Amino acid sequence: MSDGQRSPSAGTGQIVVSGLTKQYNNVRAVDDLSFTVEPGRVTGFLGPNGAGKTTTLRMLLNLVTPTAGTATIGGRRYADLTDPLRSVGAVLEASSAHKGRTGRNHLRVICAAAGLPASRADEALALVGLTPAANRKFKGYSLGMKQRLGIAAAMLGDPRVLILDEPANGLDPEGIRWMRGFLKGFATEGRTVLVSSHLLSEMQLLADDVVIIAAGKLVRQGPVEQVIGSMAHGVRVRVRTPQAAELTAALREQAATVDTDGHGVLLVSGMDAPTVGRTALAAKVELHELTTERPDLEGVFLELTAGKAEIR
Ligand SMILES: Nc1ncnc2c1ncn2[C@@H]1O[C@H](COP(=O)(O)OP(=O)(O)OP(=O)(O)O)[C@@H](O)[C@H]1O
Repeated sequence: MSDGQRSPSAGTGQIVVSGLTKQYNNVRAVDDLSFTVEPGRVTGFLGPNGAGKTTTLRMLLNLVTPTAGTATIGGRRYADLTDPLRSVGAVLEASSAHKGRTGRNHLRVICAAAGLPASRADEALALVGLTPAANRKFKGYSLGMKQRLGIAAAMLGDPRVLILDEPANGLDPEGIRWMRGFLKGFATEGRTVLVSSHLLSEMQLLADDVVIIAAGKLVRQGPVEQVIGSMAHGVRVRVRTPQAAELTAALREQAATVDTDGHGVLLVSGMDAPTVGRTALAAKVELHELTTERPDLEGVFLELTAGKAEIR
């Protein structure tokens, strides 16, 4: 389907979540959550178990009714989209299908129900690399193939927006690599990808932007690099020396901040590694290690969500 034929009902494909809240009896699963997701980018939706990711995605897709707030796709609530299947593709859990049905027939049944041409089934199978397994029965599919079939089903309507809940769950490294390439390619076409995960290392490779939540609340949103860079300690230089006291004094004289891990390692902020090395040389201090440490998403995530990951 060309871009011109694609349903305009998802507008630009921008997702806006505003004041979204879901109260289940005594659990506030999602708590006054606001964030935006831009087209043309992969946005990782991150949070510890029970943070409220699935509930948020289900509200976005009109599967759960919010207690308060709104979630819109291209300016409209999902329920108000004129042609939701052609606008938004969703993969909420590993695809389930009639066990005795082939992958192709599974997709054809969905096409028929959604008023889409049956030819889309083969196109979608090709998109996810499942053409060779088109005539195999679903019960013989591996978990990775089931995930691909779920994505194929989401792609049937050639949507502008793709929403996936933990799509990498249970995938082997090859499957994860494939998924990464597929989602990045989708975003490169100017479409919107919102993908939830607790696999932080994977998100660092996949996402352009991240939305981090904990206990139902927004913790941080922004481009991955910016979120990592905004951490309190930022970049640090790690130094190991048998003359820790002399070096600490020399570095502090030059306004660097020096912490120690208590095991002969100094952690220096506010000064880059070459300057630390030069300062050590000038002070005739012997160095055994000099490394620049950049916090990664994993460290940022743990720091940002510390203490908020309790089971609710
Ligand atoms: N239907 C429900 N009834 C009652 N509580 C619910 C319901 N659905 C979710 N919750 C609770 O809301 C909170 C958020 O759950 P949710 O599944 O949205 O989190 P999540 O971030 O997707 O977690 P996970 O990664 O473990 O799936 C949890 O405490 C969960 O127990």
